[in-house]
Amino acid sequence: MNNQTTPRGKFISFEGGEGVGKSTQVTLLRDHLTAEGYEVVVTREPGGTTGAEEIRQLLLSGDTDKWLPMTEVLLFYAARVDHIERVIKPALEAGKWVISDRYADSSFAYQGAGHGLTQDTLKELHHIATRDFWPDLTLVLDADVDHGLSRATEREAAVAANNREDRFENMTNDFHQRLRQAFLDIAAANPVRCRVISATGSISDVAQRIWQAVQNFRQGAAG
Ligand SMILES: Nc1ncnc2c1ncn2[C@@H]1O[C@H](COP(=O)(O)OP(=O)(O)OP(=O)(O)O)[C@@H](O)[C@H]1O
Ligand SMILES: Cc1cn([C@H]2C[C@H](O)[C@@H](COP(=O)(O)O)O2)c(=O)[nH]c1=O
Repeated sequence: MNNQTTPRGKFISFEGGEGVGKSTQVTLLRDHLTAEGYEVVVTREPGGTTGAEEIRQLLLSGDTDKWLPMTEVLLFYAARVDHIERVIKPALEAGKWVISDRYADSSFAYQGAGHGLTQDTLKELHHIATRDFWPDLTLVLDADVDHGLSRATEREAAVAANNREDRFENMTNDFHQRLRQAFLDIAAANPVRCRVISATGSISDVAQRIWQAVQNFRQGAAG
């Protein structure tokens, strides 16, 4: 009988403000890890399952004041629980690495610092919904707000008006400045899990910084 168990995979999240380059870097990291022989699942929040993608449409389109902050965060967590239970945990248990384009730190930044829900409320909700399930490594991409927003706005302008996912991009500049600081504060408060990566420079400059952080993480995890 073979008693060998598959080692659990690793869960990496990418976080940061609008247009800092998360989706671009998620794909590059997936390619890098795949080339090194890992089985990698790329996913995103809100989304990743049929139901969560439906919730995504409710959340990302429409007027900025469409949802009350509490309604909004409950929708994000409804999507998140589905995502964790149906995609993330099964993949990790099968030994795969999971890379998620955003996870719960976005709720702490957007619905917390952005919309004013308290840390205690968010921590309690996270505990009830996920039993404190967090990534092994979180890469916080940091860049000037106006720079990222103009890239994101340009991208959305190319999308048909009825398919745009720009509800959060349309929030005030002050909202986006609070987000940037919130992500930096989250990283400072969680130094074991989080790494801040400067998202300025070329796509390949940023990818190199990320790869260095992932190598350091792998060495730490192996040792
Ligand atoms: N380092 C970079 N230099 C120049 N352009 C970049 C860089 N990184 C990404 N871009 C471009 O900026 C745009 C936004 O990038 P991307 O979609 O990866 O950001 P994002 O953080 O996932 O955005 P959002 O949070 O709004 O979904 C894309 O058109 C992408 O090609
Ligand atoms: C997970 C999560 C996301 N958000 C916001 C952040 C972005 O504006 C959108 C997701 O769009 P992206 O193009 O895929 O980055 O949703 C949030 O407010 N709270 C969350 O928990």
